[in-house]
Amino acid sequence: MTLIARAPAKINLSLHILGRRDDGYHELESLVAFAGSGDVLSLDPGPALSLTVAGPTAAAAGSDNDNLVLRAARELADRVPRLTLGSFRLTKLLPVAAGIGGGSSDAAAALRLLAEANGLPLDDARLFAAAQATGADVPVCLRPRARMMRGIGERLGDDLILAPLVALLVNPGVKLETRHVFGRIGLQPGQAHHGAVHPELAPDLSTEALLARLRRARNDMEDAAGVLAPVIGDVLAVLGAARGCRLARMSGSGATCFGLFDSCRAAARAMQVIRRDHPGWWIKSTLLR
Ligand SMILES: C[C@@](CO)(OP(=O)(O)O)[C@H](O)COP(=O)(O)OP(=O)(O)OC[C@H]1O[C@@H](n2ccc(N)nc2=O)[C@H](O)[C@@H]1O
Ligand SMILES: Nc1ncnc2c1ncn2[C@@H]1O[C@H](COP(=O)(O)OP(=O)(O)O)[C@@H](O)[C@H]1O
Repeated sequence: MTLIARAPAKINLSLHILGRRDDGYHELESLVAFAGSGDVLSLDPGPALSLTVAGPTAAAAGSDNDNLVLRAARELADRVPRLTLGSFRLTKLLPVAAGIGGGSSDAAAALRLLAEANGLPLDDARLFAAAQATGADVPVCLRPRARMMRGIGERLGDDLILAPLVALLVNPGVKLETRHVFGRIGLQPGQAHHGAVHPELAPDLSTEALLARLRRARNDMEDAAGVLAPVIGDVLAVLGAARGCRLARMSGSGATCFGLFDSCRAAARAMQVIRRDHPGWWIKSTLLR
């Protein structure tokens, strides 16, 4: 029987960098949420592991053998004796190297499918360990619901039921590798990064109160990403000037940016205008959760 999982885009509504650890990784504090749309992954369980990738951004994702889906499956197989594997099919729809964790979400979806095929509970520690070994952003994608993420991505808060957030995601078509953006920030191992503390997020905030908190937060990777890809400044300006946009910010290490809108109608209107003016940009409207 074919098992199917969605791999939704990950959005960093905030991303504060607290410093750089001695091992080179950066300590983060980030409110992460997930879009309604993303890639789609299926698994036909069986003894051998394989992957085929199709879809508009399949070529951009690189060689199938290096795909994070296979890397996650191998990490789990190293930890679980006699794991049933199988044939994965990935339909790649999200832009690649885009700050919305497409590869991480695909890897997490692969782990969920393998858990289902093997009767493993989602809170099995080996699943979390395989996620961590695959990439810093994979653990948060295992259970794709809004939550705070800390450490380098391994310290996860409880599910947050956020007030409805209508978002427009915009990617200008420039790939940005995460490590280059962290490199551009230029922190030395062991060095702290100073900035205002992250606002507290109570679970029952109204949309207005949530937006006010988010405005006090920031994405500390935005300036560095903007130097590497100046078009990010244009995307933020276009989103920020759109009617009904309450907040425009970059997600992760970029270059995808999001605008938060008053209503689905306002987001749809802005999408039409931005599509007309920038036909080469990838644009998606979605509810975040
Ligand atoms: C920046 C974030 C924010 O959510 O998202 P993206 O922009 O990638 O979507 C993540 O921390 C990215 O996580 P992920 O893309 O899984 O990272 P990895 O593959 O483990 O590492 C990629 C590169 O980023 C660096 N890295 C990653 C995470 C972190 N907390 N500190 C780092 O310095 C690593 O040293 C490596 O050079
Ligand atoms: N399933 C996948 N989807 C996207 N990229 C992948 C995948 N597997 C491996 N990669 C590689 O991972 C890198 C990061 O991709 P992605 O997760 O899209 O970016 P980001 O971390 O910026 O959100 C890319 O360089 C890409 O070649």
